Amino acid sequence: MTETVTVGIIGASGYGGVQLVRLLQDHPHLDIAYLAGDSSAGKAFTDLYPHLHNRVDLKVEAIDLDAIADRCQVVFLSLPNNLAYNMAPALVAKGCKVLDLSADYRFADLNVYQEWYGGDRQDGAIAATAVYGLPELYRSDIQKANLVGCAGCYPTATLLALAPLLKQGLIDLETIVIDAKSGASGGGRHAKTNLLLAEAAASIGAYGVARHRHTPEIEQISSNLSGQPVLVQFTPHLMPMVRGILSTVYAKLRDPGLVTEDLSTIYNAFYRNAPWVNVLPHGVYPQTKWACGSNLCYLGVEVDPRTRRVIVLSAIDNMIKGQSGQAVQCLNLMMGWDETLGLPKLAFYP
Ligand SMILES: NC(=O)C1=CN([C@@H]2O[C@H](COP(=O)(O)OP(=O)(O)OC[C@H]3O[C@@H](n4cnc5c(N)ncnc54)[C@H](OP(=O)(O)O)[C@@H]3O)[C@@H](O)[C@H]2O)C=CC1
Ligand SMILES: CC(=O)N[C@@H](CCC(=O)OP(=O)(O)O)C(=O)O
Repeated sequence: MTETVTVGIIGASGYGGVQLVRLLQDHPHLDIAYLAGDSSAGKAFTDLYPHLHNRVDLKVEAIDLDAIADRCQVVFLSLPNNLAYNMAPALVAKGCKVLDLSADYRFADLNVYQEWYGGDRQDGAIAATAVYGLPELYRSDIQKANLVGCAGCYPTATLLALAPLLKQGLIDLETIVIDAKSGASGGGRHAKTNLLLAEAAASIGAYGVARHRHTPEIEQISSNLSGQPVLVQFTPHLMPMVRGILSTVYAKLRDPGLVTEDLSTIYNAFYRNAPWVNVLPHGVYPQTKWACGSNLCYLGVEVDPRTRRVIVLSAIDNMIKGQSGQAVQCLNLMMGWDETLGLPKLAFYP
């Protein structure tokens, strides 16, 4: 019989936190032992999320790292960037397994992190032990890790689309263009003017053009997969919807003889042991709705014979495969469990 593992969530009051609470309630081996927050400390969780009335009887407590480490074997950090690196070292030192949902532990080179995120880091030694939390690409490293920097939402969708092309040297590396769209929940629960209904509804716009902070994250892992430095053109858009990311990736194929059927075979082989990646049949292109509420990533692949470009479409739920679901998938691997354990397999649909 597998023992129950005690879990804490720091940043429980946010969207990542409430998703984790939902997933952990359905997980057979995980038990929530500590919910921590900042301005929400002292409140009942149902005061923040009344739909959980009579379903979740937990209180948000202050962030007390000693108390959290005493009560929890595993800690999820679901905080804005630049906070986790002040907490993870103490938690790991006290024997907790830590999964960070922010960008703090996603970068192998902390100079790159500081260039894009700022901050003043004194945690180089512990940061060097962190593993990038994208299980389809780093499964065996995650299995051995005590600290995981879970992949970002746009990078998850985009890297799963790009990985087979990069690993097998199929594309001209300087031709990668990524056009991505996200729902408003990607911005978190705190108030932001651009996420007001009156601003975001019935409208589409790009943001962070040529400077979004997911660019260096995508480039770091792309370079790692291809073995050569990679620069990408990445443009995110805010869509008038709540959940979901669709990332459409374009690149020039090196071999002019490759057709869509060849790419389909390559993608199916690459992801044959990846239970959360669903490679669609030729001519079927994913929609965000298909992934919403589930931990799945849907991929559609096409070659345009006129331009010699491959086009890969990738759809995920930004808050499940792009955030909390991915973190639970990583934890399943760290604990030696099946990576599908306790995670939602089908979308809400419609
Ligand atoms: N939303 C998404 O789709 C995705 C988000 N992420 C990342 O996950 C992390 C959490 O995101 P999300 O849940 O959306 O964010 P939210 O804004 O919804 O929640 C933020 C949480 O952080 C806490 N917090 C804020 N400031 C502080 C502080 N100074 N000290 C301690 N705690 C603080 C808040 O606590 P309180 O309310 O008590 O003040 C709240 O619980 C972020 O790093 C985000 O980039 C990653 C992938 C996808
Ligand atoms: C719509 C919206 O604002 N999306 C967010 C998504 C980023 C996010 O969630 O952050 P990480 O994945 O890096 O943790 C943004 O573009 O900043």
